Parts: sequence; structure tokens; C-alpha cells
Amino acid sequence: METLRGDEAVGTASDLTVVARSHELDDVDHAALLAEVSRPSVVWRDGEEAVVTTGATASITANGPDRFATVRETATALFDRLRTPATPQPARPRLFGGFAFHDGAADRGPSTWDGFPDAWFVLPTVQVTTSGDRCWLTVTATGPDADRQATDRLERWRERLSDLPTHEPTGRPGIVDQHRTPSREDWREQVEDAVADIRSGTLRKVVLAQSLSVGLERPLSIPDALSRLDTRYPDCVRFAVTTESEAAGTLFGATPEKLVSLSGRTVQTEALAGSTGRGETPAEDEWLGEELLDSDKDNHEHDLVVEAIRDQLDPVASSVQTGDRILRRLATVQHLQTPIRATLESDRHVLDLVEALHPTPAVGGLPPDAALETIKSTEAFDRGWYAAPVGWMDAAGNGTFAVAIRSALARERTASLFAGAGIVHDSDPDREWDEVQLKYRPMLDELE
Ligand SMILES: C=C(O[C@@H]1C=C(C(=O)O)C=C[C@H]1O)C(=O)O
Repeated sequence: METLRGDEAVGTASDLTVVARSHELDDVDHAALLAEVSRPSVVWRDGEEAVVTTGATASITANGPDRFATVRETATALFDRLRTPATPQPARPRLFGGFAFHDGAADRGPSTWDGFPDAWFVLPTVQVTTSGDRCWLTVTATGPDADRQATDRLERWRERLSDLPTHEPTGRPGIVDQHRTPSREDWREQVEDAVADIRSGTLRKVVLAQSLSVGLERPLSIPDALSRLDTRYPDCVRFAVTTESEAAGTLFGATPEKLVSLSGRTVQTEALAGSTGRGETPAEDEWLGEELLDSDKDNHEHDLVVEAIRDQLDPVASSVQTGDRILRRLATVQHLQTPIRATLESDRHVLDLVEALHPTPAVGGLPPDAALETIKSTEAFDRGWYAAPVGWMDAAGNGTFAVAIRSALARERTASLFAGAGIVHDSDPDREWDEVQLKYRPMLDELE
């Protein structure tokens, strides 16, 4: 494998070619495949597309404030070296990975997020893509013998995939203990302080998060957790990232929030902010939804996100259109959602947009710098990759990134869950606490 440290030149091996080959397959059982593969591995399930990757022909890491540009440049140089014969679009080789919420992971010392740099992407050795009712195997190889290696690898994996051991799903692992950061009292104080800053005018909104560390009776099976999330959250992006570092756990989740999708010059994004619970009866559910749509507090919180996304897109777009504000109903929570579409003035890389948009005030705040400072000085845990962009990009600079919320980091018999809530001038600490508990549910339900 080739590790491309973004902070260095593209590497001494820049004259080496990278070769990709693909082949159409009969359907593959993604859970059975995932149970078989070793790290690094990425899972991405979005709409009718499901991808499992394993291995690294190359990986890119970048740390520090220039991480977006560094990954973009390194990825572009890598794709320039990639020779891919005519390949159906879903099977094209892609880079999968993501970013940390804040940069500076390298300076933070030991953390639950060890093995997750500020940015990490992989060109997988093996990529299995199901799109609708079709499925492809894509392999890559590098080095002086890349062509022969890619051909052999394709043959070996075709055989392996046609003969995967049957996967027997296991139950949920069970929780033996829980530890919350912050405590309920500390949370109250944190929210009150943030509200005071907002009322004094130094802040407009800040999203404060909590962390819940749990001990598990048995190690969690990621393939089985993802299968259950597929059933419960088919409209969310289900994802899992395991980097090559032996120190790293697996980040996984089912997020309702897309950061950005770029195809040619068409940008799709959204504002997702403002939350309430689901009702016990259809009538109560309806009532809660109406109350959310009418809530001044939640509409203000949401308006700030729409406004910030428009401002970020304006300099690069020839037009930005916002759709109607609607209710997004999920299993345990409902949100206000506004779809946003833009047309770019000139060609851009998806990472330009990721950099411009991350973090939106749906997970950061406004003004951005003051909100990030508040988050750093308030939260007593490392956000790591929580609430940060995860996704993929291709050789054309297109890609899709989701916001890694409703997520957890699992490692052996432990898991760390993360969830947050947007604080504005009239936030009530107890209501925000309850909202965070609802946002833990998708992950907690997988563990209990
Ligand atoms: C921060 C989270 O969710 C975000 C915050 C929301 C809010 O404050 O209403 C709603 C959706 C997400 O944009 C999370 O789930 O952890």
C-alpha cells in the first residue's frame, strides 16, 4: 500500500501507475462480505447505492488547517495516475473517507479517536458496489506489476465473493455501564453560559454536544448493526469507517443530514435544524410536528442555517434555490428541513464545497469562529469525526458528503456515542438535554 501524506509531496512513487479493473457480479450479501473483510474498510449506503470497501491501494492523510486543500491536491494527483478502462459509473474507483470536526487531532494526545486523523481517505483495493439491482466488483493495484496484480486480484475476489460463508446475524451486544459527559448539572451551566453569550451579542447560535460512553456485554457486530439500521433508517445515509490504524475503532451511524453532493455543476445540500420528538399516537405526532413548524425558536435556529449555507454558496454559484421548509420524520425525532440547490459558475471540486460549508450552523454555530471557540472551550471531550463530513469523491471531482451525526465510535467492548443540540437566545437547558437524549436513540437502540 502507498500512504500519501498530504503534507508531503505526492510521494516518491508519483511515476507509478495505479490500475483499476471492474466486473459485474451477481448480487453480493453486503453483511456477509463485511463480516469477512479486514481493515481499512468503509461502508456507504445512500439511497439505492450500497458500497463495501476493503484494503488500501493508497491512502491519504492530512492534518492541520489546510487539510481540505491538501486532500484535494493529493487526490487529484492520485487520480491522474489512475488508469481505468471504460467502467460503468457506479463501479468507477472512488476515494472514501472523511474529516475530523476540528483540525489539530495530531496535537491532542491519547483519545478515543486515535487512528482518526484530521482527514483520511482510501483508494480501496476492493470495492463492491450495489446500485439498484446490479452489482460490481472493482479492484485497484499499484507498482511495477500493477496490471497483472489487478487482473489476478479481480479473479481471486470474483471467486471469493461467489462463495462467501453464510452470515448468521447476532443480537445486540447489551450495555453494562454508561458514563455521560457532561453531567446534567454541568450541561445546565454550559447552556446557560451559551445563552448569556448569545444575549450579550457575542454569539448568535452554538451547537453543544454531549458524549455517552458505554461498556458492552459483547463486542458489537458492525455488519449486523448496519443491517438493522438499513431497516429502521432507509432514508438516512448508513456508513462505517475503519481506518488502517490498529488503534482505531469503527465510526458508524445512520445520518439524516447530507452536507453536500456535487455532480458536474449541480450542488445539492440542505438545512436540517430544529427538532422535536415523535408522538405516541398519530394525533400526538401530528401535533408535535405542527408545533415544530410554528415554533419561533426552532424556525429562528433553522433560518440561521439556511442563511449561512446561502452565504457560503453565493460566491461560487450562479444561482441558489431554497425549497419549501418541510418536516423530516425519523424513528425517534422530527426535524425542520429545507432542501437547497445551486448551480456553480465554474467547475469546482466537491472538497471546495465541503470546505466552504463545514461546519454549517446545524452542527457548529454563528458566527463560525466564535461558535467553534465556544465548542472547544465548553466540551470536555474530543468530537473527533462526530458531526464532520464523511463521504466519497471521484476522479471528476464529484462526490457526496454526509454529516456524521447519529453516530458512534465502537471498539471491542466499548462504544462512544455523540449528539448535540443547537442553542439560541431562548433555549431551555432541560429541553435541550431531552433533545440530545432523543438523538442518542438510533445508536443506543443498536446496543441495548
Ligand atoms: C447535532 C445534531 O443534530 C443537528 C442539530 C439539530 C438541532 O439542533 O435541531 C438537528 C439536526 C442536526 O443538524 C446531532 O444529531 O448530534
